[in-house]
Amino acid sequence: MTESLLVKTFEELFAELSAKAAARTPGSGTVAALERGVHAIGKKVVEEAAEAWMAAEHEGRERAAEEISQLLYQTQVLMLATGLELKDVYRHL
Ligand SMILES: N=c1c2ncn([C@@H]3O[C@H](COP(=O)(O)OP(=O)(O)OP(=O)(O)O)[C@@H](O)[C@H]3O)c2ncn1[C@@H]1O[C@H](COP(=O)(O)O)[C@@H](O)[C@H]1O
Repeated sequence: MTESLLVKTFEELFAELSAKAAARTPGSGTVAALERGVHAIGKKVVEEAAEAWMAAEHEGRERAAEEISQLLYQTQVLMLATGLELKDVYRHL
């Protein structure tokens, strides 16, 4: 299988997380994070932002990509916790 068949886009990830949040899927880390609330999720966003910065400055492209993917994930969790959809954010881009 080629990498293009394995990758998940930003939109696909948001759809997956939205469905898990709506279904309260057991075992989902996203559902658990949403139960912890906006304050705890916000701290994860800041933590991942710092890790992305440090990786980009000191750890190379691959580590930076990994940390940035986690930042994007945590940002989507914050959107879900706030009741925001992609279009609400995209209109500001
Ligand atoms: N992309 C991610 C993703 N990135 C990071 N994380 C989680 O976010 C948390 C923070 O990551 P860290 O590296 O900081 O974790 P850690 O340092 O090992 O430990 P802690 O910070 O949690 O103490 C971890 O629990 C990671 O598992 C993610 N969890 C899920 N996804 C995607 O979301 C989908 C749904 O996940 P579930 O809701 O768990 O089914 C998955 O299929 C993935 O595609």
